[in-house]
Amino acid sequence: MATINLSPLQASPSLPLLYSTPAQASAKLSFNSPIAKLSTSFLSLSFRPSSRTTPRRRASFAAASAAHKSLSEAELLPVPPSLEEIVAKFPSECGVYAIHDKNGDLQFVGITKNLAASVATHSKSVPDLCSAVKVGVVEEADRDSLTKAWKSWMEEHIKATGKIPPGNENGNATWVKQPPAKKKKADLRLTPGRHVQLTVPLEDLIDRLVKENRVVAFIKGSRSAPMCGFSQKVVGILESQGVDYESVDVLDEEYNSGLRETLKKYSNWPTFPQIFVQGELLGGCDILTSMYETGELAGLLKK
Ligand SMILES: N[C@@H](CCC(=O)N[C@@H](CS)C(=O)NCC(=O)O)C(=O)O
Ligand code: FES
Repeated sequence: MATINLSPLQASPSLPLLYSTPAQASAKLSFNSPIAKLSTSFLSLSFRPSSRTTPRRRASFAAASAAHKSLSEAELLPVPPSLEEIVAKFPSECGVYAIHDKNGDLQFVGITKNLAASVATHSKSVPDLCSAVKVGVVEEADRDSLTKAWKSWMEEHIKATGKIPPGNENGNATWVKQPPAKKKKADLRLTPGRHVQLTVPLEDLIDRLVKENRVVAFIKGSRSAPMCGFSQKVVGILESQGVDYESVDVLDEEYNSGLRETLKKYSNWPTFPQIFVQGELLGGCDILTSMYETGELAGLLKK
């Protein structure tokens, strides 16, 4: 099923003065869904009409600036080669824009706080796909009016061609920068490996580990790939709290050999996951879940 990348806002890291606020969240949409029902949650900017456009410049792009012109009525303007020319030619207002390639095929429909800056960004990052553009200034722009303008251009294009612009398809990262994947912290290991003979009892290593680290979750599997639903649930809860915690995989027989049974004796708790806070066992999945639901967990972890 085709999906639309609902990320019409374009960030411009190379043009920080012109445009500095990236908004990159995306959402999936069934191709057949009524476009009027699209989520608007991807818009995280507070929009203000720009005051940078002079009356003379306003006149020069008057043909392009009627925001509520339909996509087909808006004039297709060639994108000049230099940044200065782009900035002079296009309005630095909020609005909707539709980028076309050299064959006149629509590649991407976006909305922006600054049309000129977004055109400049695209022409720099994907010059081959960015030959001409239609722009529509949205006067007194706010998130609703911009979204409405974007939806109407998208809808018009989809109705006319039966296709989503390639750049708006979900997962297409050509036009909208995807946020970098957050790297998960590595799990802690209790020992250097099975080949090393331990000189201290495993209980002592556990004791030291839970006392030296404020929050420790003993789980089945790693934090990035828990091997059991209970462990997955506590990882999700801890992550949602934004707490800095350590995780230890009780199934890792190479680096945590014997931990699964020794920990049960140490904590006097027969199952996993086990969550320790400041050296004390808090409980397993059920306890953590109920503390999360009552808000008690957030209070405890904040301390
Ligand atoms: N009610 C438990 C559910 C966890 C549970 O039942 N864990 C089992 C299955 S993953 C377990 O650890 N069994 C002992 C073992 O596998 O060594 C909780 O709140 O944490
Ligand atoms: S491993 Fe089966 S329920 Fe946890």
